[in-house]
Amino acid sequence: MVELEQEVERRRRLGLESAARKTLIASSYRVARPEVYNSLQDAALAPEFLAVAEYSASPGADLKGLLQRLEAVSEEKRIYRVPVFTAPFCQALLEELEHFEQSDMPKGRPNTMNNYGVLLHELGLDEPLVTPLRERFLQPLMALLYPDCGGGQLDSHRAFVVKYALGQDLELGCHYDNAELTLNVALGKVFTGGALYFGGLFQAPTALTEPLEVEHVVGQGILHRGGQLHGARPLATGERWNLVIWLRASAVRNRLCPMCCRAPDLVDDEGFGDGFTREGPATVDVCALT
Ligand SMILES: O=C(O)CCC(=O)C(=O)O
Ligand SMILES: [Fe+2]
Repeated sequence: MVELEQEVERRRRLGLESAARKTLIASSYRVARPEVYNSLQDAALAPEFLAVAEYSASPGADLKGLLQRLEAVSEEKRIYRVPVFTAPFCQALLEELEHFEQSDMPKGRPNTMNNYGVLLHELGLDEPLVTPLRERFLQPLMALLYPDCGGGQLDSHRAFVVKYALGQDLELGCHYDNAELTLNVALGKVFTGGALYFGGLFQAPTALTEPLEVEHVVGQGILHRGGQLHGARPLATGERWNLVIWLRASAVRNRLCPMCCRAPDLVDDEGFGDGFTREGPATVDVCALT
């Protein structure tokens, strides 16, 4: 129990430190590409993505119709590919992220597996970019694709950028996400290697089979269930930056924490926390067991 209390304390401290970084960045960081901070415009989005979202939100839309407009990377694993951002928007976002990386601002790292990425909420990019992307575009799409995984009940997210380069992080070990659903968009730059690989579902271990390899295409996103075991092969050359959005549905995770597969034991936290909610007045919580 002492370990659990220490972990709860560590998490509370991480939340406070992140909020402090966000406040400092909001007051002192000079942005390089202000257009990235404009409220999300359709012009930033790939025409295919706009079409898929529009179809998904239309009356009478169904999974069959949606699958005619998306690429199924694996029907069995329910992994899909769709262009998300235009090339100029990827370029502008990359320039902004690189400018931030080179600044002397404090940086919170996405998770224990990535040492060079950044958290988008600390940069102030949740409100103009990630939240509208989730609410207006991803929600209707995910509701059709993954209704059984909370796709229609997404109510928070954790968005970050992972960066791989020679001399920095090169690869990512096999893991599952602290998310019901995940969108992973390749932003650039030019690289070889670094493919994603996917195995079975962590909740339902199967006999070892060959993992499915998925190459990155700049501007395109891969959609998968958070519980689908995955990782990234070593980068061979160049630099790879991907935007990863862990999508969360409190209606699902309040019943069963996806990390520990138990009913969550909640403690208070800042912001979206880990995406849990309590019944009644909204507070934001993290699972003390993960
Ligand atoms: O390297 C990637 O693009 C995958 C990142 C990822 O799976 C994660 O951070 O959860
Ligand atoms: Fe992941």
